[in-house]
Amino acid sequence: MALKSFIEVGPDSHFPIQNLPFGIFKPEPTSPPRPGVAIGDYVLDLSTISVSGLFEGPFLSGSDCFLQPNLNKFLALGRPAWKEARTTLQNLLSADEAKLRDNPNLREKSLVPMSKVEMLLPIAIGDYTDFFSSMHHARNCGIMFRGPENAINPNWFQLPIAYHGRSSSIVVSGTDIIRPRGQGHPSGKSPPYFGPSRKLDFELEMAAVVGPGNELGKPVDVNEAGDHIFGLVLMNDWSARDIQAWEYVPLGPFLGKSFGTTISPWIVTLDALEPFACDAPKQDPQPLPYLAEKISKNYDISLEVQIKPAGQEDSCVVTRSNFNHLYWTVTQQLAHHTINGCNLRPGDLLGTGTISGPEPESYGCLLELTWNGQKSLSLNGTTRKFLEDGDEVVFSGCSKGDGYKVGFGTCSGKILPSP
Ligand SMILES: O=C(O)/C=C/C(=O)CC(=O)CC(=O)O
Ligand SMILES: [Ca+2]
Ligand SMILES: [Mg+2]
Repeated sequence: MALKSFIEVGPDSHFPIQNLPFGIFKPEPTSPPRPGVAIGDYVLDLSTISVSGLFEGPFLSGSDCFLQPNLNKFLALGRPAWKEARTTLQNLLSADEAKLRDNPNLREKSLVPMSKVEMLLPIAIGDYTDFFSSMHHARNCGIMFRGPENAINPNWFQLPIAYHGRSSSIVVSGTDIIRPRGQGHPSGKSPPYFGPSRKLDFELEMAAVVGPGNELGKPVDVNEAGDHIFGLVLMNDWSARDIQAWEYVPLGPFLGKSFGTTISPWIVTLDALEPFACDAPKQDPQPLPYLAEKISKNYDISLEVQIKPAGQEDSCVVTRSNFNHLYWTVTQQLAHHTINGCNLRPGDLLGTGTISGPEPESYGCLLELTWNGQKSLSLNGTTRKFLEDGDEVVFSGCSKGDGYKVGFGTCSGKILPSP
């Protein structure tokens, strides 16, 4: 029989006992941040569970990893500790376990209604890297920026391309994004224009959260890379297409990307996603041996983007995609990242790149959906080429199991005008 919690969880909830994603929250505005897991409409306070001595296994008993303001210390402990935490919490929350169920005092102290909490960034992010791993996205950008003849460069099929992003401007879902200012393309002989971006965009991505990491000079084997990934979050790599197009030749992304990146507050573990693992696309040409995986897997995670214009009641779905469209897997990305000896540290964030599918309805950014502003997208009676001030962009993602969902909740941000 399916695992069930004593806490009521509806069939459409993203957070049944099969999920148990980790985050950092404050129960009251003045209380210190602490780790929690989501269960139905509640957050279970792991600091309380830890202080009550309920983490009894060999890796977590006596550890102060759940008394920290971020998850980095827990992530550094690695997969055996993550599995122990998951087993302990699934047991504690299950319908036939009395320890928490029949202890009203402990329930009162440890279960906080989700509607009352403030969610914070779950990790201290030392380094952030953004990959470029959807072939459909790479092809569409290539056609627009470089022409159809050489839409995808030959190196793209040999290695997961990426650039180093900016970690200081990564914010948690719900944080407003201020429209960036910068230089845009000159037209004809005139100088470049300067001002608020005229082509502000979202990029539908997910990101892997790094666990133990590796020492400088010691690459991670691709077949062990899964042990270095704690879980996934939703990620919006906000992009100013006009700033980007003018500045990034020949060195790559800078101010067109670094003004803000939003992630969802809940990290869904790879253990929770395992039932939704699926074959990754066949790679042709065959990758070099250091990128060749014994088992090459993706996850079946449905993704959706909605835009809610200022002053409107309803939001409008603008695209539907799936994590399984990625050509390069997250484990290949991680192994490639370290192959030159580069070290990864607990809490580092690896963005997948924009996740576009093959059909126009599944493109992962407005650049593709409106073909760089050549056509308009209709949204409940109004239209968009790029984002306008007041637009709220909401990502959601979930995997559908038999009678339950394993979801990420939402990842949202509203555009404020340039100052
Ligand atoms: O192809 C280009 O020149 C530019 C592509 C991007 O802006 C994509 C990027 O940030 C990486 C990604 O999200 O896939
Ligand atoms: Ca990106
Ligand atoms: Mg960005």
